[in-house]
Formats: sequence, structure tokens, C-alpha cells
Amino acid sequence: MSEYSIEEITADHLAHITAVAQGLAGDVRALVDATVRTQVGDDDVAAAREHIAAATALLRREQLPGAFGIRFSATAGKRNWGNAMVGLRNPVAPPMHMSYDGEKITGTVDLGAAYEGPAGLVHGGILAALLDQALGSAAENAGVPGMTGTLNVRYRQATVLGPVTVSAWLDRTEGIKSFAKGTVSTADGVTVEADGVFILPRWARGQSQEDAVRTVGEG
Ligand SMILES: CCCCCCCCCCCCCCCC(=O)SCCNC(=O)CCNC(=O)[C@H](O)C(C)(C)COP(=O)(O)OP(=O)(O)OC[C@H]1O[C@@H](n2cnc3c(N)ncnc32)[C@H](O)[C@@H]1OP(=O)(O)O
Repeated sequence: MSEYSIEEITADHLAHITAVAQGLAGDVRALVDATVRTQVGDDDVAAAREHIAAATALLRREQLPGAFGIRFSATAGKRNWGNAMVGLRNPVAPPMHMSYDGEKITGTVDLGAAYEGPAGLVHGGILAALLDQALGSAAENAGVPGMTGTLNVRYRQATVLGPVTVSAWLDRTEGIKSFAKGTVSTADGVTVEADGVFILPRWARGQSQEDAVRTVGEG
């Protein structure tokens, strides 16, 4: 398949594949957490590996030739289910759940042991990636999408593993450049601040936003 595609699916089918994808990705996330934190002995690890190998072989029976891509449909809108931060069927995504209130993106995410950098703290690269996604989505939702050109991240204080909130908003636009800002917060307050420039690529500039998003896609 191409990286961007349009497909029509019924509401019932969408509900079904959503539940299946969320279930599988959730199970694999649980496996990752269990793997990081397990203290069982070698025999149990060996037995677990046999089960994991069997599950992997089962899933490999029928695979996409590449990544999930970005898919559009009248029923479901955009499905970026492979996205590394928010992808519904990607166990690597924490996932961050995002909502938009017309001005601001709010992302909620629970970062467990798999996202550790310094002991007990969230890895800085993960925080940057979450902010990249949220700032990009803020620009996209404001109707001025673009690819990340530059992302500046300031780590104000450590971010303890656990629930975090990511906020992002469009600051201003200058032609094809959208400037967005955002923060990561925990119970300790704001831990990270970011600002970024999101640029509508040269090859997308002649198209309407809707056409560009459909043919070029987005994160
Ligand atoms: C509708 C289709 C949209 C598709 C997109 C939708 C995304 C919807 C987001 C959803 C949420 C995703 C969140 C995850 C987002 C990623 O992860 S995106 C992946 C990471 N980013 C990339 O891979 C981008 C790679 N870089 C590029 O593709 C190109 O360098 C860029 C950034 C598109 C710019 O290239 P270009 O179109 O040739 O730009 P160019 O005409 O040379 O310059 C235009 C202007 O931008 C400035 N500029 C150029 N590069 C930069 C830069 N890196 N930093 C700052 N300014 C720059 C120039 O100075 C120029 O400014 P002015 O002279 O006009 O004042």
C-alpha cells in the first residue's frame, strides 16, 4: 500500500478493528512493562520466550509490507494508528491521548517503566517526542499544518515517571511557517517547555490544506 491511502469502512467495522487493535497493543505494552520489571528465574524467562515467539509467528502469518501509514475514511477521519506517540495499534506509543478545545491540545499519558531515562525519571527524548507530536497537532488543528523544522526543548525540572499532561498551542504564523509552544506538567508543575517551527513543505504549498493532508498525510 502507499503510505497515505483513502479507504471506506463501516462504523461497525471501525468499532471492531479499533477494539482489536487497542486490545493487542495494550497486551504488548503490558508485556514490555512486565519484561522491564520481571524478577522471575531463567526457566520462567525461557518459557515466556517460547510463548512470545509463538505469538510473534502467529502475527507474522499475514503482515503489511511496511508501516501502517496514514489512512483516511469518511467514517473514521484520519487513522494514524502506527504513529510512535499516539498510534492506537502501536505498542511503542505510550500512547498519548489528545483532545483539542479549539485553541489548545491537551495530551494525557501515563509513562511507566519502559520510558525511564535517569532512575525513576522520564527519558528526555520521550518528552521531546511527545511535545513534537502535540505542537505539530496544535498547528494542524489550527488549520496550518507543517513538518517539524525546529523544536527547542527546555527541561526545567525532572519529570517523574507516572501520569503527565502535555499542552500545546499555536503561537503565531508567518506565511507557511507555524510557530507552536507547549509544556509538559506533572503534580510538580511544569517540567518541560518547548517551542517549534512547523513548515508546510514546498511540494504541498500549491494544494488546498485538505488535498495536501489527504495526499501527503501527517503525523
Ligand atoms: C499539508 C501537508 C503537511 C504535512 C505535515 C503535516 C504534519 C501534521 C502534524 C501532526 C503532528 C506530527 C508531529 C510529528 C511531526 C514530525 O515528526 S515531522 C518529521 C520531522 N521533520 C522532518 O522530517 C522535516 C524534514 N525537513 C523538511 O522536510 C524540510 O527541510 C522542511 C522543514 C519542510 C523545510 O523545507 P522547504 O519546504 O524546502 O523549506 P524552504 O522553502 O527552504 O524554507 C521555507 C521557510 O522555512 C525556513 N526553514 C526551513 N527549514 C527550517 C528549519 N529546519 N527550521 C526553521 N526554519 C526553517 C526557511 O528559512 C524559510 O523561511 P523564510 O525565508 O520563508 O522566512
